[in-house]
This record gives sequence, C-alpha cells and structure tokens, in this order.
Amino acid sequence: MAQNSQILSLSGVTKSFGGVVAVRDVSMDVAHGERRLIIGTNGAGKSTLFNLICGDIPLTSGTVRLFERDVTHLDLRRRALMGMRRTYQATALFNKLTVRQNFYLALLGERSTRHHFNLFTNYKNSGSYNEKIEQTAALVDIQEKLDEVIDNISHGERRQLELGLALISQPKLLLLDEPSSGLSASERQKIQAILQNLDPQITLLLVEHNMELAFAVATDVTVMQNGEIVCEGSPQAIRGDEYVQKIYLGGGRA
Ligand SMILES: Nc1ncnc2c1ncn2[C@@H]1O[C@H](COP(=O)(O)OP(=O)(O)OP(=O)(O)O)[C@@H](O)[C@H]1O
Repeated sequence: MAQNSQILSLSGVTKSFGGVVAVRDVSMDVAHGERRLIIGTNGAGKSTLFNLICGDIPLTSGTVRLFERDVTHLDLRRRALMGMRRTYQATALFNKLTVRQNFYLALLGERSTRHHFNLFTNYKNSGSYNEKIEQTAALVDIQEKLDEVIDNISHGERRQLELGLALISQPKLLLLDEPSSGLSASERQKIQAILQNLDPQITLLLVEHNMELAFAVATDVTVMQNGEIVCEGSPQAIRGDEYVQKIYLGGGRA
C-alpha cells in the first residue's frame, strides 16, 4: 500500500442507542503508517467508535471506508479479511492451553476463514506454523513462555499474547482498545516498547487511558467528548491544549 494512501476514512459517522447518541457525526481520516491515539473522558464514545470501525455494530448513519473501499455495510469478518484486526479490553484466551497452542489456534482460525479448510485435517501440518509462531512471539517478547499454560503466565504476558494473536495474521490496520489497562508500571513499559517497535507498515488506532504510554506511541491524536471529536493534532499540540488539559486534569474522567 502506498505511503500516502488512506487506510481509514470516516464520514459523518453517527450511532444512537435508543435516545443516547454515543457517536455523533464523526469524520476522520487515518493515513498509512499513522499511530492514531483516540482519547476522551469515560463515555466519550471511543469504544463505540471502535465497534463501528470494525463492523461489530451497524452505524445509524454515515460512511466507513477501509483501504479506500466503502465497507459501511460489510460485517466484521469481511473487514477482518481485508486486513483489519482489533483487540478488546478483555480477550478470551484458552487458559488450559499453552501460549504456543493459543497462537496455533489463532493461526488455524485465520487460515480456515481465509481458505475454508478443515481445522482438524490441518493439525498434522502444525510444524509449518511453528516458525511463524516463534517470529510473532518474539515481536511481543513472549518467546520464553511459548510452552507455558496460560493459567501460569502473568497478566502482562497475557496482554502481550493478545497483541501477538492480533499480529499473527499480519494486519494492515490494528485497533487496540486499552492495551495497558490493569497492568503494573513495568508491564506497561513492556507493552509500550512493543508498540514503539511495531512494524511501521502497520497502521495503528489506539484507545488508551495511560497518557505516558499513549503519547510515547502516538503520531496523531483525536480527542472525543460526548460522542464528538473536539480536537485533533500532533501529540505536542494536544498535550499543550488548554481545553484538553481542562477535560483531563479538571476532573473530566467522570
Ligand atoms: N450498547 C449500548 N447501549 C446503550 N448505550 C450504550 C451502549 N454502548 C455504549 N453506550 C453509551 O454510549 C456512550 C459512549 O460509550 P462508550 O463505551 O463508547 O464510551 P468510551 O469513550 O469508550 O468510554 P470508556 O472510556 O469508559 O470505555 C455512553 O453514554 C454509553 O453509556
């Protein structure tokens, strides 16, 4: 994909839940390679916006374009096949299986969706996936834990694995919903380093409440409040913005 191409383009995106307008008339363009941070107080509409971008929920009105194609009416699976992946605030892992087996199942699920082949007949070919699993595990710094059962790894390592499970399909656009929530300072630093070293070809959309991590990773920032975009700019500009300071530092997380 060309460096200047639009990876994501939202136009007039609105979502209402009954009387509640969770996202109101949002327009936003994200270019190839950007690390776009979306911040806003609780209830600002960030998760809903992610759900609309992914195709998890339908829009009330507006248009979503992904990789320069109108995907407004495509479901999550079809958008994923185009090269989009997201993580959730809580991802279900197979806790009795090892890290390697979780990677393996993600890879099989991915291949079966793409090529419609049978998961079980392909189990015999598992050796051919090992290299890919080991490469991805190294990207998220979990290569030492490949043969540990999930129940025995730390919370931070689970978050690293969740990132790895999203990366193993080699997405072009990756949406991360609070990748550091619930982590200790040292676990958070690890996630930060992983995100800072991410392949520059991957375009990133990030919702994150920890400002240190968020601003260390972001190239561009969008600020939301009450379902609307209130400002956009470089991390430096947003950090210095009086209004942002007020909604964040003036007790805005209500
Ligand atoms: N399924 C739903 N049904 C009804 N209202 C909803 C639904 N999902 C979200 N909302 C409402 O939409 C608004 C935006 O919520 P959303 O979860 O998108 O905010 P957020 O910015 O992600 O908040 P947080 O930082 O707490 O995760 C809130 O008022 C919320 O109560």
